[in-house]
Amino acid sequence: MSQLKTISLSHLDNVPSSPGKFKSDKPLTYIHRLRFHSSVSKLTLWLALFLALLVFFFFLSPPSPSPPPRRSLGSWGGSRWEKRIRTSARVRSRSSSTVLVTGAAGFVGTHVSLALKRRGDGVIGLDNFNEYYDTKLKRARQEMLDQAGVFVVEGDINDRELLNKLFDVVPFTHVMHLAAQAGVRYAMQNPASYVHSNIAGFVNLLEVCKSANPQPAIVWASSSSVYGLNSKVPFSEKDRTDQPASLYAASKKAGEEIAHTYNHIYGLSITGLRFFTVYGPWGRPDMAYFFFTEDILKGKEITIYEGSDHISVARDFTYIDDIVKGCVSALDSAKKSTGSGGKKKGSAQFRIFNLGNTSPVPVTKLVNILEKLLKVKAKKKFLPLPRNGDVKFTHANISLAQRDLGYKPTTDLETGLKKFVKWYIRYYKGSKRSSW
Ligand SMILES: O=C(O)[C@H]1O[C@H](OP(=O)(O)OP(=O)(O)OC[C@H]2O[C@@H](n3ccc(=O)[nH]c3=O)[C@H](O)[C@@H]2O)[C@H](O)[C@@H](O)[C@@H]1O
Repeated sequence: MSQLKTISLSHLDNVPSSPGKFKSDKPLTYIHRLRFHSSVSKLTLWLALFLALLVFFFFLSPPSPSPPPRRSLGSWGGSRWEKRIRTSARVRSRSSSTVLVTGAAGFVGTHVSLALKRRGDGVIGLDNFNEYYDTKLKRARQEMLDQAGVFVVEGDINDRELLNKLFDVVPFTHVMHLAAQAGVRYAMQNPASYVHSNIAGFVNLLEVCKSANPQPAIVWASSSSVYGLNSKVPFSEKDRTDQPASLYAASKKAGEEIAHTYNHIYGLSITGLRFFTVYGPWGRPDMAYFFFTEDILKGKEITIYEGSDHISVARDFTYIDDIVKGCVSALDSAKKSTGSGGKKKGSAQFRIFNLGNTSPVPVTKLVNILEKLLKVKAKKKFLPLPRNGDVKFTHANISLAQRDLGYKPTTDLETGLKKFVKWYIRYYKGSKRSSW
């Protein structure tokens, strides 16, 4: 490099920066030779600079925070792969549904896939196995699904070709869309991952669904976080949802608006479910009840957020089995989409439901229950609720879901956490697994 620079600079020393304005008394041939050498040297210099920049960007620049961390995706296609898809999509009876479950290796996705398979539906899972949290846990869920006869395809909802292929192989009657970048607080660390999965990915999926023949009915996971700074309780579907407190909430709210557009233009039947802090066995290690359990057992300090006047934040914690029942009823009561060939043929169903537990519990109470179940005293630190996207409380009004879905949660927090802790101890005991 330095040699290159010396050579070129020695030539450039005699060359003006703007040749057109230069008047010289030197012979013409000398000038031509000089110009030739000069352009070769300049070219070499630019080439060297370009290479240096390439090296810098590929090897020295810090890793970009987006899109979401993920492993390279498994290959798909081929006759064996298609055969696995067809086997997994096989239904027990004519009245059964054929469902594509996105985010199938996720917490809610796994439970819903199992429930559908158990009752005889054809189920194909799709998951990108990204590294937002422990992929070993996702793989363990995948293994459980595999044993139950559910094939989980490894791929991203942004992959149009893959989605088209899946719809070519299987005429899905329903899509249970649960793939998402979850987590309220992580949105400040990696905002792009929310746009990638919750907005771009959702649009891509809807594009494929709208063109599919037949068009499937779609049920998808929105979130209680769309209520944002709304202070009217309990939260009803009619309440305002235009004050999101986090990018996560904003991305779910955007999803609801996008869903409406596809329903309106293409006749897709779409049902959005606003989940309220879902917890239970095989849960998500990024959620408070999960990492509190781990930290309490390890003797690590936990942080409990407080609102003004030291009032603990509260959540309408909802047990996974209740949520699964709500998802399945939403699927069963979904009317068919009306479009075909990408064209709307008539108005289609559009619904949004709260799926909560209707009894908010302060986080301090959640910790007390965990202490009792784990028989370990937690090391607690109290902090004012940081401006990280969290809201002070959530509380669901579920009368609409009760009326239209027959939804009726039956598990209180203590009972649900007991089941979670039992699972947690069995899953992590004796192994060197860590949830993060
Ligand atoms: O229902 C929802 O809409 C959302 O529920 C959860 O979000 P969140 O309710 O914030 O659940 P956690 O992250 O488990 O937090 C539960 C409570 O613990 C509190 N917390 C969290 C972390 C911590 O260190 N300390 C603490 O007190 C939070 O402020 C919150 O009140 C999920 O993470 C979201 O994906 C989901 O959409």
